[in-house]
Amino acid sequence: MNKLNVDVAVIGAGTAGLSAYRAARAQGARTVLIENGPYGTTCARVGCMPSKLLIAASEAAHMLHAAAAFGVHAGTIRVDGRAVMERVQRERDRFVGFVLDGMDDIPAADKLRGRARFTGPQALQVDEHTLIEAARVVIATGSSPVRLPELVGGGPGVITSDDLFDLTELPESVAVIGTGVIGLELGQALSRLGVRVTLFARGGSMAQLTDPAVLHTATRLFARELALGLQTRMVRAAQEDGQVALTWADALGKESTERFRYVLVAAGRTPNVANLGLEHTGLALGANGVPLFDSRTMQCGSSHIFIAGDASDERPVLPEAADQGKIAGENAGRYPDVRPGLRRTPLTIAFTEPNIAVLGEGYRALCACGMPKFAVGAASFENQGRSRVMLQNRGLLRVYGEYGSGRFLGAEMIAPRAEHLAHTLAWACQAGMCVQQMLAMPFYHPVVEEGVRTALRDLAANLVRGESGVDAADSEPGT
Ligand SMILES: Cc1cc2nc3c(=O)[nH]c(=O)nc-3n(C[C@H](O)[C@H](O)[C@H](O)COP(=O)(O)OP(=O)(O)OC[C@H]3O[C@@H](n4cnc5c(N)ncnc54)[C@H](O)[C@@H]3O)c2cc1C
Ligand SMILES: NC(=O)c1ccc[n+]([C@@H]2O[C@H](COP(=O)([O-])OP(=O)(O)OC[C@H]3O[C@@H](n4cnc5c(N)ncnc54)[C@H](O)[C@@H]3O)[C@@H](O)[C@H]2O)c1
Repeated sequence: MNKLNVDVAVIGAGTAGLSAYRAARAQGARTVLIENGPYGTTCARVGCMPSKLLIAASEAAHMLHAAAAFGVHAGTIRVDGRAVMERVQRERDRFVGFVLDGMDDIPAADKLRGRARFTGPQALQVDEHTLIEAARVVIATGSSPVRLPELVGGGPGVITSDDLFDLTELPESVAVIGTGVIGLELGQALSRLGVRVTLFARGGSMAQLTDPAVLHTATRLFARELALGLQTRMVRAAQEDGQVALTWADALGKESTERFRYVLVAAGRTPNVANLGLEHTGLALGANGVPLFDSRTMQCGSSHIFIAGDASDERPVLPEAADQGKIAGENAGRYPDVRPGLRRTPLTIAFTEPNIAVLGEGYRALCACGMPKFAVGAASFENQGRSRVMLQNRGLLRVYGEYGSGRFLGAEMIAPRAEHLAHTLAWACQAGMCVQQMLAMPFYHPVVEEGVRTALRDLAANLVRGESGVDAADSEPGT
């Protein structure tokens, strides 16, 4: 066995690990970066980038169909599935290439290939070839798609987002399990590219939404476009003539079977902490098996171990992986001088059409006891001027503000261009603005942001009206 002594060992060379490695190095720490899978990061290889490439192709197809309503006719619309997947893979490989170039810039002595696991609080073993004594460790091992044991009979026809982008052409049909962010983004994209898609979910959730009114609008909008099997339970899958026969049960227990070319399981992701030997660290673990940590410092307990990215199971999106990695790496580098790092206003965006976004405190979080008493403002996009001009007049925005102070707390929405609306609102939230200050900001005309102003005006009026107002969506937040 080789032996290595380092100040900091970073486990995982994804977005969080790379960020941690750079930050620890910048503190002058002798740092090693350990990776057991392919270099290139989840985001670039099988996550953000290939999924957005597939969505971009689907938007092109959708625009051709939508054009007729403007009196613009494209003729026969043909989707060349092979060409779609070729572009997805070509552009994905380009993005992965940038990450690989970055890996080449890291000195060879700082990189180690193999699976790392703890054999003691400061001892790591990498495969069967290296023992590392590490004064500090950053766990940045990412997450993996959940696999459903009841579908194992479907064999290679049961896939996850790790497999989808390697298909060489678009399949004829796909059953998507899960109406979370991945299920909705990929399910809608495939459907708009002409694939027969059915989306199944055990509950009624839609992406990250927790506001019942927005959730209701989202369900209504997606049900117009997609075959939705909500409140269903997967029973089994079987391979039949190159297809998967999928059997599910509805809410009453009635079973149905349908054949699909693929079953895409998008039922969540679990943090990669199971086989890390955490039992040798002495760290206290949460119910999800993740060490308990301080989200300002990313420090696990008061130990020399830090955690970042999807492995932390806190906010499993790319910007958070980068931020958490920087905080964890900096603190590991200068330990025991551990300092709080920059945590931003939470922001998540699902790149469906319309986009879904949640920022600041979501509705469910605000309903928890101990949270500020809040009022709600709402704006529908059904008659919003610019949205109607563009034939994208669908959706609902709900904004939340604190009684008394008028402080803007957060928002949930399914709305045209919500990708951009959510950024503006998240910036206002992080800046600690109150609703009246936001209304004093410029709004051009005609723009989708005028819908935001409508919601803020409604919120301002409800804040003045006082605490007696009962929220129209006064029911259990989304399941
Ligand atoms: C389909 C999809 C679409 C997404 N779209 C978006 C999006 O649009 N926007 C967004 O913000 N986020 C998106 N995400 C989420 C985003 O990709 C992740 O939050 C982010 O990539 C997590 O980075 P990470 O560094 O924590 O993990 P990773 O990049 O997965 O890095 C972890 C690394 O650790 C390695 N590893 C694990 N265990 C060990 C071990 N024991 N020893 C050595 N190495 C190990 C793994 O091989 C891996 O390379 C998407 C995710 C998916 C799956
Ligand atoms: N645009 C983005 O930022 C983006 C895009 C894709 C993924 N991501 C990240 O990836 C993470 C994982 O995404 P995801 O969509 O897989 O997870 P998710 O947690 O968002 O959704 C999981 C879905 O699967 C369903 N489900 C869970 N177990 C099930 C079961 N046994 N049977 C049937 N349905 C089941 C849930 O009800 C839910 O609908 C997200 O939390 C997000 O952080 C982000």
